Amino acid sequence: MDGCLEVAVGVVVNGAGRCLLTRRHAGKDHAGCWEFPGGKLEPGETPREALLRELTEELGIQVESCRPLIVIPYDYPARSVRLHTYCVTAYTGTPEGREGQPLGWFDAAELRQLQLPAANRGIVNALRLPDRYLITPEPVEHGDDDAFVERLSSLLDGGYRLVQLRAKKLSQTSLRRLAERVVRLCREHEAMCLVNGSVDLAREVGADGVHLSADALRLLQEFGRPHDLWVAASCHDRQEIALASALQVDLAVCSPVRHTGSHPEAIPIGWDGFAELCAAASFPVYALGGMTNDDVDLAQQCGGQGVAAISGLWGGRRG
Ligand SMILES: Nc1nc2c([nH]c(=O)n2[C@H]2C[C@H](O)[C@@H](COP(=O)(O)OP(=O)(O)OP(=O)(O)O)O2)c(=O)[nH]1
Ligand SMILES: [Mg+2]
Repeated sequence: MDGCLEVAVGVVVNGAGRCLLTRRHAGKDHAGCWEFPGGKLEPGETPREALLRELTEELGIQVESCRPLIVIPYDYPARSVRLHTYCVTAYTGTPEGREGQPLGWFDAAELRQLQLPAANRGIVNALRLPDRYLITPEPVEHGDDDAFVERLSSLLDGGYRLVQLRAKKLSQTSLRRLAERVVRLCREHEAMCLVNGSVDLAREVGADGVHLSADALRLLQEFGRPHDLWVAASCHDRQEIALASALQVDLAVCSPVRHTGSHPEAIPIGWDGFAELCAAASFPVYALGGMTNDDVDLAQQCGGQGVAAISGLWGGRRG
């Protein structure tokens, strides 16, 4: 390990879907912030062992099962930390503030409003985002928008909850008309909708956010990210992950993990390359490039949030 403070934290959720947070005492770093219960790894401990010990010490509960959610590396001015975050899926006991710390239970919308340490933004986003990111194929100018929207509608019925409208060749008028329909449809299905390329278009059609290419991300450096939208980015290497981290993007896709027909010239990074990029990212990352529903588990084992795809999901079956 590299001089980072290794920390294990747990997301404990109650029957009503609310997350347990505790408040940091005055005198500690991030005093007054709400945090996920947990703490520093002791020498020789694995993150999972530290999680079990910390949650017993701090809350008086015994974790029976948990699954890795995300690992967040984060450089605070005073120190670098790496938060090994787990979702606690079963425990015994009733959580109480064993160290006198206040407890609170918060739903997903409240979590985004709370004062949390900056590194926690990636955890909150990972909790909010699904494991598949559906990217639309390029629509055809003067093509059959009804068929496009119908296909999207049946995929949303099948459970997709994150969609990117990726239309790079349509005229402005056609794009705007289609984007309005796609946003409406996503809203009806309580799915999040991002539009590729344009912050202005995202705002005009009421999309949840924007998906930016690595080049578009570089242009944001001067002004920073928009704060009224979700921001997703396409990354291909460590430099682009570092830029996305500095701009505090909400999520990214990393590609190409496998060889893909849409970018036949690109050299695949493979699962090892994908895992390396996930380890460097302070936000959820999706694997892109030759992905299908069957790759979700592998992407998550590499530290990713799941998979993103055009043809593998748009044309494929739901696994
Ligand atoms: N527990 C926890 N720590 C977090 C979160 N977010 C975040 O940036 N951190 C940082 C703050 C601290 O620098 C570090 C945790 O260290 P800590 O000193 O609180 O750990 P600990 O529970 O072992 O502390 P203590 O026994 O010394 O009181 O991780 C979070 O959600 N939960
Ligand atoms: Mg602690």
